[in-house]
Amino acid sequence: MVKPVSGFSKKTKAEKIEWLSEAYLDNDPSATLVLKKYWNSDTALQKLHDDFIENTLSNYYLPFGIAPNFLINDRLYALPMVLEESSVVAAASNAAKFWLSRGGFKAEVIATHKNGQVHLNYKGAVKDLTSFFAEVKPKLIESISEIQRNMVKRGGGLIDITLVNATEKLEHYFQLHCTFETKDAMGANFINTCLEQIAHTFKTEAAGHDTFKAENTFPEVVLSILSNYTPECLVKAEVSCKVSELKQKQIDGKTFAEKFVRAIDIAKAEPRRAVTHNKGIMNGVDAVILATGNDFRAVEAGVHAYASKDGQYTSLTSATIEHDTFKFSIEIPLALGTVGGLTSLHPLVAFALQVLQKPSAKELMEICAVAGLAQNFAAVRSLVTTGIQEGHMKMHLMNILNQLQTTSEEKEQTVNHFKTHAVSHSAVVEFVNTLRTQ
Ligand SMILES: CC(C)(COP(=O)([O-])OP(=O)([O-])OC[C@H]1O[C@@H](n2cnc3c(N)ncnc32)[C@H](O)[C@@H]1OP(=O)([O-])[O-])[C@@H](O)C(=O)NCCC(=O)NCCSC(=O)C[C@@](C)(O)CC(=O)[O-]
Ligand SMILES: NC(=O)C1=CN([C@@H]2O[C@H](COP(=O)(O)OP(=O)(O)OC[C@H]3O[C@@H](n4cnc5c(N)ncnc54)[C@H](O)[C@@H]3O)[C@@H](O)[C@H]2O)C=CC1
Repeated sequence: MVKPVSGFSKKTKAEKIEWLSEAYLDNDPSATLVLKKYWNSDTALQKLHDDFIENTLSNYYLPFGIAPNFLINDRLYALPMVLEESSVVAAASNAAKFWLSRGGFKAEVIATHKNGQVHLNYKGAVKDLTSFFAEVKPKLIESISEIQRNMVKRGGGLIDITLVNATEKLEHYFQLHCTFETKDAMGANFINTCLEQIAHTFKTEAAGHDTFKAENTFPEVVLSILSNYTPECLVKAEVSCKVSELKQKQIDGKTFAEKFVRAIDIAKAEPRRAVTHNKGIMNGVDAVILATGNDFRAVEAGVHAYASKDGQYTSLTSATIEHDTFKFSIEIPLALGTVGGLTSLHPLVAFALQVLQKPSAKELMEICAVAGLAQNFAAVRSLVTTGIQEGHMKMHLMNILNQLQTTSEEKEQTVNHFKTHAVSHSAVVEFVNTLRTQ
């Protein structure tokens, strides 16, 4: 039976691997060899990666791909995409190519405010807390002046603090709701540092306040943290064209447009469909988020909360046909950074940002929203015409062939065969087996 380990974090990388091998891998040398295969021969680069997280043993590769031909606000981009799923980059590229000849994508940042809260517990009279807050607010703002000096110089910083009475949600629960502008930074660390200082000043001032002392009831700081729900940090992207321009191989433009709009309306109405529909959108968004070193957990949490903002989880995209014009759009909250975090540390992130022509955070918001819209267009287009499996399995074929450890000759013969046959896992296995018994 494996015993708990103490002081694991203090061990060297080699000692950690040795412990792991003994505890969980039966000292199998081939198991640990795979970790070593993924070490980078450039020791400085390896050290950089080791330091990104804690207890690092190796690197975990994901493919870095490019989807070209994205015309966004009349500028042509090639989108860097990092993810593990086949057919996503092909789908993005396909949608980009389709819209390139139809005016491209229009994207616009609606707002860029982020927020965070100091969460309070207070059992006294509401009017006492309200008047204390009005009195102490200038001191709260003053107390972060040093922290936010440079951010203010850039045109950002704290925008406002309001006291929120949240006792209808939870007994004795109040918040200091703080709004920030963080310019090209995602802002999590900046906001958290500000919030913790605001909380500290609030607590100190409250402890010395006569009203609270007289009642012996003080507001208590429970915790201070930014919110990853950022509905005031919002971006919109859109494509449009004449319905007749949507003509597909076996289906005319009008029929396609109507079926497409119906598919989006179904995702609007039915949460079970909406979740998969939005997963398809996030195929594109997350891939660019990862390539540019942004925090995909933060983005995912915020986007899905936004999809539920009206009380039911729904589609993040909308489609309409008005006067013979098809319009397809997305609106999502995206708190992104093009400075800070990993953005200048990870060489491939720096490379991705260079490919994107060193965008501002606002431009990156527009690019990511477009990646989501394009991905959704490609997926829904397949869903309402050929079905998803035809294109997806065509791209997944190489994964199956690699699983079967096929030779390059077997690969070539199989790819040729499946140009005219439907790909499924069992059909590929059967075909490869036939080749091998010939
Ligand atoms: C897969 C395609 C693109 C094939 O589409 P196709 O029409 O057979 O492609 P094609 O061979 O005619 O090529 C046309 C263009 O597609 C792109 N393309 C085509 N092949 C490649 C490739 N190998 N590598 C890179 N790009 C490729 C590329 O832009 C190419 O232009 P070119 O480069 O030749 O000038 C199409 O069927 C498609 O878009 N399918 C949708 C796939 C998809 O959405 N995958 C996501 C995974 S499924 C999922 O997770 C989400 C989902 C579907 O459940 C969401 C939902 O339910 O809403
Ligand atoms: N709940 C969450 O989402 C949390 C996320 N994080 C992590 O925090 C990191 C992001 O925090 P940040 O504060 O953005 O990063 P950061 O701590 O690296 O700070 C970025 C700094 O860059 C400087 N800067 C230089 N040029 C700037 C410009 N043009 N605009 C704005 N700032 C500029 C500012 O001093 C800014 O504070 C991510 O790695 C994220 O994963 C951390 C805690 C919680």
